[in-house]
Amino acid sequence: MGSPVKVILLACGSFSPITNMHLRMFELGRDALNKTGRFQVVSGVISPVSDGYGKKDLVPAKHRCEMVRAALKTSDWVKLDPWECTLSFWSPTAKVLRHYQEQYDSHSNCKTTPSKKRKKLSNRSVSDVQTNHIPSSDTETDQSPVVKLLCGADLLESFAVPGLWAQEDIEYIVSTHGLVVISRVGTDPHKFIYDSDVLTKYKENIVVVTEWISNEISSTKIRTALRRGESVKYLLQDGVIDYIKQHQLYKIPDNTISEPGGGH
Ligand SMILES: Nc1ncnc2c1ncn2[C@@H]1O[C@H](COP(=O)(O)OP(=O)(O)OP(=O)(O)O)[C@@H](O)[C@H]1O
Ligand SMILES: O=C(O)c1ccc[n+]([C@@H]2O[C@H](COP(=O)([O-])O)[C@@H](O)[C@H]2O)c1
Repeated sequence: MGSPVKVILLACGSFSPITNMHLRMFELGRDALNKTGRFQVVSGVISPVSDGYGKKDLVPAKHRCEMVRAALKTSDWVKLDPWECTLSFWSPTAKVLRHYQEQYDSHSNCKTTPSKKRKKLSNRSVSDVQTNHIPSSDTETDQSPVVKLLCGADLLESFAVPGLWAQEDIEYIVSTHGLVVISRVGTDPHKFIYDSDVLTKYKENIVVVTEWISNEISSTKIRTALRRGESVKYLLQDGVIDYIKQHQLYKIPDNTISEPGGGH
């Protein structure tokens, strides 16, 4: 077998706030890829979504980035990249992946043919890319890392939500980058892949990791607990809890609390 393909794991999401499960995703993803012997994870990147995504309870990017920074104090290989969330508009994940791939390709000193080939591919418009495969490990020696999307199985299953993802973006993501999917309670990623023609076509580029110590830490549940004044210790990093307290995030704004006699 040739040298393992270098991989950067990229997680996209709201991170409102970043939880311990987001951090654990990286550990699970790195272990699983490295154990295949085909890949070597060299770093992890968290890319919080732009405020332009407009999702409910998305606190401003400035706060989400600071919380990610606080959480990553305990990690020596995962980093925040604020590029996506400093944009004023939302960018589809395919474009985000392509942006990071171009960054790593251009920073790479190596000028091997496969790297040039991928650069050419990533210069095409997302919708032009139909059948690009990640080069096999035999040709990957000294190549710049491949950016793979690290996500929970709920994000994978959101591919089937009508009108949410462009079909050409799904094909681009899975064919050119690849996915590392962490199982999540209530999801069935293997069946989801089987049911999808495009995911089945590129299933070699999808690594499904089963989280046997299943838990349902979600940012939604954390926000609910915070709103109700309940403890979130051991679900978030202490530095993240301190930041939330200091900036009074995820509280019901005073003016939405009903006054006696009605009103809002
Ligand atoms: N408990 C979990 N198990 C597996 N994957 C998770 C878990 N929590 C979050 N993720 C994954 O982390 C990534 C970023 O997630 P995101 O910031 O949207 O968190 P979330 O908890 O799903 O958020 P929200 O509850 O606000 O929708 C997504 O790919 C999501 O699937
Ligand atoms: O690229 C797309 O078409 C697309 C459609 C829906 C969601 N996403 C991304 O998926 C992530 C989902 O985050 P969340 O918090 O809504 O679960 C976030 O980074 C979005 O930009 C991306």
